[in-house]
Amino acid sequence: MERSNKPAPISASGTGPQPNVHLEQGRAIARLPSGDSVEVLLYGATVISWKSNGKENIWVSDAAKLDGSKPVRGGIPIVFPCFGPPPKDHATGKLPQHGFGRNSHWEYLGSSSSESGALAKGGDDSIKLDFGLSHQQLSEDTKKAWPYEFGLVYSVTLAKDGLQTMLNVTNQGKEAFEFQMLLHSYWRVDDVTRCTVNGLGSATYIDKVLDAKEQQQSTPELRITGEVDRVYKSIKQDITSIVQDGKSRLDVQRDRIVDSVIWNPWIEKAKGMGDFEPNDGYKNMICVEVGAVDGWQKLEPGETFEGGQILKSHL
Ligand SMILES: O=P(O)(O)OC[C@H]1O[C@H](O)[C@H](O)[C@@H](O)[C@@H]1O
Repeated sequence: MERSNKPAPISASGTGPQPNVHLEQGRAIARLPSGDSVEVLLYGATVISWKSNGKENIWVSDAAKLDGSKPVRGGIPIVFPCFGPPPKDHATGKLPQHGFGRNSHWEYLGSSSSESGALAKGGDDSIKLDFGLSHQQLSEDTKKAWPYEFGLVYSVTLAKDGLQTMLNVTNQGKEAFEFQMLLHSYWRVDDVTRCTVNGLGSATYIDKVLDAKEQQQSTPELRITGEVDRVYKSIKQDITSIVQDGKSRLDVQRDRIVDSVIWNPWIEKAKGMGDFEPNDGYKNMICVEVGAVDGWQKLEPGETFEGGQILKSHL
């Protein structure tokens, strides 16, 4: 792929209004003729806004730092190459919680207007933005802590019927490496207590709130009535939905990955995070995070992994 700091021209297939992309204040902003838009901060390649039908789908804390001084509290931070605090005896052991994907400066690789895939793409109705991160772009300290030659391409496709975010990982070096990845998506809801998370029935999960024991989801719906921090593994269903007041709010479809984390910090944890505002903002968000976090993905030299999510908003 040709690398450029400027948005690539979009091939116009029609004569009507075209999608447009511009770069400003360290972020790439794409807009469709319908008015739907997506905004991606180059810091962490963090999606910080996705609007459909004029309404925001994504929750970002009022106190989130958007200046590159710390990972964004909200949006879709990219967790790579380790999820949570890495095990000390693993190759990722010297990295911070959730790795370096979310706090590295990514390169904007350009945009294109059509691509085959799950969303109705092509022509005036979709636009794909690509972002890249590789070993060379890391700080010296991070390179030392995780010395592998990797290449990441993160593709964010805005289409009239949804958003797709895909992470592609390549081993560009001479030795194998292991990684985990997670798209730590914070979804905006009117009131989390009026929501259920559906589509997890019978999956097993690690409950990080209750002594990290393995449990099985016994009901088809998960109600959020307190702190939730669960790692669901090898989910058979493709789609996890957020349902609000009995109506579908957002469908999150896993694409080539099978794990998901459901997180809401609730009252005390929200208060304890300096960058979480307002304090009662936990009512307006729910994290449904797709990824590969159960064990490790191993890539031999030259091998590639791809996984991500296809999102449909019912706003
Ligand atoms: O505070 P952060 O490093 O952004 O992590 C926020 C949360 O991320 C995930 O959802 C983990 O499962 C949680 O245990 C963690 O608290």
